Amino acid sequence: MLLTLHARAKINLYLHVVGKRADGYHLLDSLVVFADLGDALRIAPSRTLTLSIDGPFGAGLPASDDNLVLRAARALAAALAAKNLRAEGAALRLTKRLPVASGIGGGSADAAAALVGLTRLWRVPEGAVDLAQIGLGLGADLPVCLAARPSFMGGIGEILDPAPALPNIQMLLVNPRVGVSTPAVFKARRGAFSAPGRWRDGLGDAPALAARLARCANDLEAPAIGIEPVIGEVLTALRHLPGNLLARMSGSGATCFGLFANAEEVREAAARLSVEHPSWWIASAPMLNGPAAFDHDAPDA
Ligand SMILES: C[C@@](CO)(OP(=O)(O)O)[C@H](O)COP(=O)(O)OP(=O)(O)OC[C@H]1O[C@@H](n2ccc(N)nc2=O)[C@H](O)[C@@H]1O
Ligand SMILES: Nc1ncnc2c1ncn2[C@@H]1O[C@H](COP(=O)(O)OP(=O)(O)O)[C@@H](O)[C@H]1O
Repeated sequence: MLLTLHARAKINLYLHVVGKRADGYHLLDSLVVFADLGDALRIAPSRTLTLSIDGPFGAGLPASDDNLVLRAARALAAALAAKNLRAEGAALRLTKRLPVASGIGGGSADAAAALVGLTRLWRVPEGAVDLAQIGLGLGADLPVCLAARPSFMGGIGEILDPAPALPNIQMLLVNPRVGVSTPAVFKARRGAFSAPGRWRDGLGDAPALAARLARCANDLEAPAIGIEPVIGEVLTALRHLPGNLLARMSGSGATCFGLFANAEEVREAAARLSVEHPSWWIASAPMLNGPAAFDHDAPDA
């Protein structure tokens, strides 16, 4: 059996830091969605566990033991062993298309894809292990990447509520090719905690979503700009593009997103920005306003 799974970019449409736990982790309120682009994880049977990496951002990411894909595989194997269930090996191949350490959860999405794919390859009985629990041990973004659908995220990332209906909308993702450390950004945050920004009703169209999001913020934007001022330049450039409805940073940065009402506008915006800033990573994709399937039901061999 050969499986191919999508590990899609996670976008925090807004992110409020609403408190802090005694262990230093921050309590968040965030609307998380997925863009229809991301990494690919191929999984083939093998006696041993191996990982190889290719793709445009593959060179910057070692296939070492601390890679989240291998950590996820080992965490799943350990959870199975604790239940006297056997884990076999697997040959994993990651095609890295998302910039690393960039606020769009690439590593978390890869790890989620590994957990989902390996439970299938190893024929783990339904409900035998709690993937969200295993995932949370690997990172606060893992549970939402496993849920893979638009969600309000609470706690440190483990409390998920389905988002109300969201409209069709196009996203332009821009990274100035700087990596930002998540702990450093949280540490640099100053000031009072925010109130939650979530709402209940569905939003009918792209301008309505942008207007609703404009009443929220990403509380990590200012500290991230303090660390990497180029993020401020990215936001200004996005805001000047014709048709841009909203520009904001995702997660702890440095990737920012612009929202656009239709595919033609976002294509033109991407083309214009690539001319103005040829060194930036620029990608456009529709936001997925429903489940973002890993496609693991469709083995391709
Ligand atoms: C900020 C967010 C928003 O979705 O996204 P990214 O910027 O990573 O994409 C996430 O909360 C990041 O999740 P993740 O990248 O999995 O973080 P983890 O590995 O669990 O934590 C890295 C470090 O970030 C800080 N951290 C993380 C999550 C959280 N709720 N509070 C924190 O204070 C802690 O210092 C922690 O040691
Ligand atoms: N498969 C992976 N893809 C991306 N980053 C990984 C992976 N495995 C480990 N990492 C490490 O995890 C950290 C977070 O990466 P990533 O998930 O891409 O960013 P973010 O948490 O900012 O959204 C980085 O420091 C990176 O080196």
